[in-house]
Amino acid sequence: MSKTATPRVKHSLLSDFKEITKMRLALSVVFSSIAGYLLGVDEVSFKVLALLALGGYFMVGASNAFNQIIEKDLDVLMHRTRNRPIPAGRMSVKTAFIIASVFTVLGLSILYSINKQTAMFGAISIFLYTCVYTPLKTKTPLSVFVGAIPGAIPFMLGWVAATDTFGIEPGTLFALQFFWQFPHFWAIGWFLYTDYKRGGFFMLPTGKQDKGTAVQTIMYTIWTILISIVPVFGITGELKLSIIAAVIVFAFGLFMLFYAIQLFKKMTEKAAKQLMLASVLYITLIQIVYVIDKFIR
Ligand code: HEM
Ligand SMILES: CC(C)=CCC/C(C)=C/CC/C(C)=C/COP(=O)(O)OP(=O)(O)O
Repeated sequence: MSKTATPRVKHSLLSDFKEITKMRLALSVVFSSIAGYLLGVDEVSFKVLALLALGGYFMVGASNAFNQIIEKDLDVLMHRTRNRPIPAGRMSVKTAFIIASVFTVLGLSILYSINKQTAMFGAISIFLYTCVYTPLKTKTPLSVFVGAIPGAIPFMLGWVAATDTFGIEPGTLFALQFFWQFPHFWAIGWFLYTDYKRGGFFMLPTGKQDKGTAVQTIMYTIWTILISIVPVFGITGELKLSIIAAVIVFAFGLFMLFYAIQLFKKMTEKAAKQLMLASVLYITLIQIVYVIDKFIR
């Protein structure tokens, strides 16, 4: 294409695909599954790793596409979401439904080829996200607790893919990512409060940007930090953490806690945005530390 023929349409098929599957979020979810796999596995199989990444992406992509079909009339009301492919009219509901259905079948089949339990947890995730969390979002802020279940499954899913067993180890990984989601999401719910209100969503625990929400955000950050260091005490079976790694993970936790406290003190959207960024950095970094620690221990 010549330089003068700059396309006027900003959205391509590829960008629509990225949006309907929410690529950035999906990749970070897949990242946590890979971390869980590396933590659980004795000998890395690149085949299983690739299947997990692909199957995981299909499942999360399908969940997000179903979610955008269900919420198309609400997404059109919010600034953040009104340019998504369906509300903006670039993708029909039928196309999105075909993508979501094909991805569900592909995702489940690929996860099943790893082992049955992995497919079962994948199925539970997509069911809870699309059939329970999404409809509950307009009804009660408690929906976030339901959404946090499929959100937390991917980290433990990796362990289950590696071992075909469920126990204290994947349970701990689940708990860690489960509790982390509250500071992550309430920070988002805070700075997107006005936009969410346009769509009729009240996602903060008290329904408002108030001290109550900020205190709960701090409390869940503390639970997250406590769970993150439990493996150092040798009570989580095969899931272990060295003292040095636990200190590093704890320090990252204090970093996130600092931003949660800043939100309490300042009560601003800027502080909430900073906490959201800190939360994403935190979960990525601690998963990396857990994995490195396993391989160098
Ligand atoms: C209850 C569960 C969760 C809710 C309600 C939630 C909600 C959201 C929302 C609404 C955004 C977009 C923020 C914006 O537009 O500025 C976002 C961003 C993000 N979330 Fe979450 N999330 C949840 C769980 C997770 C999980 C489990 C992960 C990863 C393991 C994750 C990783 C991310 C990342 C990396 C971003 C930034 C990239 C992006 O904007 O797409 N989230 N989350
Ligand atoms: C293995 C498997 C299938 C895992 C599913 C993982 C998954 C889809 C996690 C998402 C977590 C979540 C509740 C995101 C928010 O969506 P939202 O609907 O609140 O976001 P929106 O406001 O942007 O629509």
